[in-house]
Amino acid sequence: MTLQLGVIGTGAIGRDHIHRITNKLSGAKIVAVTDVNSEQAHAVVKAENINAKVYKTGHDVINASDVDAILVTSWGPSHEEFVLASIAAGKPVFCEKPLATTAAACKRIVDAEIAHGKQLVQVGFMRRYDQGYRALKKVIDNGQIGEALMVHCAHRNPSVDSTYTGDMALTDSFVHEIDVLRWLLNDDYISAQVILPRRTRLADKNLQDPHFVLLETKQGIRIDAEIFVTCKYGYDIQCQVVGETGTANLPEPLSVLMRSEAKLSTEILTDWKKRFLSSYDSELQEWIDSTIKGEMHGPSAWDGYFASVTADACVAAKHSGNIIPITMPERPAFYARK
Ligand SMILES: NC(=O)C1=CN([C@@H]2O[C@H](COP(=O)(O)OP(=O)(O)OC[C@H]3O[C@@H](n4cnc5c(N)ncnc54)[C@H](O)[C@@H]3O)[C@@H](O)[C@H]2O)C=CC1
Ligand SMILES: O=C1[C@H](O)[C@H](O)[C@@H](O)[C@H](O)[C@H]1O
Repeated sequence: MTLQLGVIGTGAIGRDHIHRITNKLSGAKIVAVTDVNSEQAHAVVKAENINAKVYKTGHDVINASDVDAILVTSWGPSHEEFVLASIAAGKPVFCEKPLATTAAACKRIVDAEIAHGKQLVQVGFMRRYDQGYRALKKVIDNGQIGEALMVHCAHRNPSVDSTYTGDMALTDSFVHEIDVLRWLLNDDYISAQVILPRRTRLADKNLQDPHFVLLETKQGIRIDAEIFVTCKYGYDIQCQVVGETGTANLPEPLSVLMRSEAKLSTEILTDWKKRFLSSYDSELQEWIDSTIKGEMHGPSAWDGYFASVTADACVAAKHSGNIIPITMPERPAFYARK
């Protein structure tokens, strides 16, 4: 069977996913696309040389009779309506993070999926598919450094564009750490604190940058995370887990160690598309394979909801200066940990 996919949003990651599904992955093809910028949608169909129809709206894509499953790669505020429409149509949907831009919207999606009776929603938290994070998780799960006590993280972008505003460092960037650390530690969060260091002069004057976040987990693990989105030098993701008997670091991406011109150097990537390229490939190949079998094994709508509740707590902590408790309802059996 070849899964026939519809894509809503043909921007940066939408184009990237269309390219990998068309040229690298197996078991699926793109038959429908849409974008509010329809010229862009037509341009992607032409550039990727795919036999896909350009529709006027995301709902047209979802309801197209030849579309088996949907990829939502539009802006965050549009995710809720398209994910809810996909559930209503009974079609599996891969929604790029965030699942939705508020916890309340995520809860509406969770409630709709439970009412539907079968999991259909996967959220694009691709770091769970990164070989480096998977190797790190194996060390922790095998007890090779004893119990995890602390985690030190850094999420650094070289720059962001003018659409990156307000609290996106927490709701759009840090949301990756929020999800991957729950998975890595097999734990949940109970509180968030946000500290604002001295601002860099190199960010937009209206953008607070960097942010420093402190999270506490149910098991008492303390996490500190720096989010610095105009660091200039590169796209640099760091994660160190400190255990009772040792430390374990997220591996650096493969890079040749050069000795030349009296320097010792390795390359630092500058683009998230390249840093997590194989993670996106694995994430979508596993989603295609599972969807063909009528299964769903990836980050669920519940994970998307938890990430949104935690991100909202971080935003509240940032603006209040207080330590904000993170409370989630009991995980429904419908979303039992796999
Ligand atoms: N997993 C990851 O590492 C990444 C995830 N993302 C997520 O993917 C989503 C898209 O991000 P980018 O591709 O960077 O943005 P982008 O701005 O490059 O592309 C988004 C596209 O969606 C279109 N769009 C917006 N609302 C729409 C609607 N209602 N109907 C149809 N098309 C609509 C826009 O015209 C634009 O072409 C965001 O939710 C973002 O958080 C983005 C980058 C990396
Ligand atoms: O999801 C992403 C990218 O993966 C980057 O890590 C973030 O910094 C960016 O803001 C977001 O779009």
